[in-house]
Amino acid sequence: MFKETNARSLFKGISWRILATTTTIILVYMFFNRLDLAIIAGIIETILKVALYWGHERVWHKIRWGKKRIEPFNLWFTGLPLSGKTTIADAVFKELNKLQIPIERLDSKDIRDVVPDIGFSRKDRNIHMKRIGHLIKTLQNNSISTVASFVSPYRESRKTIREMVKNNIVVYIKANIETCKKRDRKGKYEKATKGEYQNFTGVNDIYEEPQHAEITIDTDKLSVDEATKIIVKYVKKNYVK
Ligand SMILES: Nc1ncnc2c1ncn2[C@@H]1O[C@H](COP(=O)(O)OS(=O)(=O)O)[C@@H](OP(=O)(O)O)[C@H]1O
Ligand SMILES: Nc1ncnc2c1ncn2[C@@H]1O[C@H](COP(=O)(O)OP(=O)(O)O)[C@@H](O)[C@H]1O
Repeated sequence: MFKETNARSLFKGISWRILATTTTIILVYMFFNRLDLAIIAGIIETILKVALYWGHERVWHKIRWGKKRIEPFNLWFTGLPLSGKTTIADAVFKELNKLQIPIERLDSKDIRDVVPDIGFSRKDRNIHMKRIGHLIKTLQNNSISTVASFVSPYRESRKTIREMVKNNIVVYIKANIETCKKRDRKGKYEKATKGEYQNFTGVNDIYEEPQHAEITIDTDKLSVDEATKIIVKYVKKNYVK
């Protein structure tokens, strides 16, 4: 969100006056064929109208009527590890940023870094979701939209998010588990299979598929670009008109 500063209003006034006053001087000269009259008219007009323009701007700045508060939304990406949540959410965020709306990106890897004392048990994940819900709610109170990507495997925690935040758009990033394993360059699935990770979603913990997702992206069929276009189109149609 931007605030029009006094200086900006003043400079806009001056640039407009140069344009408008030149027009006045030319017109007065054309009608009266007198350069002295044309210049005097131009000077008086400049002084008077710069002041009036500045005042007019500042008065309108204070009037709330006709100003619409930007309605924040939350894009909630859920899916198996390595399904493509981060990749697609990053691309969507990049596109939405171009719309000049206040927007923040929240990804599991960044959030877990700042709240490291949370594990992957059902109880811990549910606590984690509540904290994230609270964070999104706080951002929304300041008109800031969010692009959030978390495995969020349980229906109850996604329900918590939906109840806590406004305009929640669940984006289910769907991928076959074999596809996820193929995309897993860090070998997380392999480690989980060997028992190095407990409660790893898709291996030794469940993923409850969303039943009411606003958008479902099948990454076995759609490219990152195609997925991004679908999601951005949905947001533009429903929230950024
Ligand atoms: N049990 C276990 N042990 C170690 N690491 C694990 C475990 N479960 C998940 N992961 C990895 O952590 C990422 C999931 O974190 P999230 O915060 O998105 O999970 S949750 O939403 O709280 O359920 C997720 O990363 P992404 O690949 O970005 O999805 C997993 O790779
Ligand atoms: N259609 C697709 N959609 C999303 N990611 C894809 C797709 N095809 C291949 N990938 C790759 O799969 C990997 C997914 O990793 P990432 O986005 O970190 O997943 P997640 O955040 O769900 O763990 C990335 O390397 C990405 O380039």
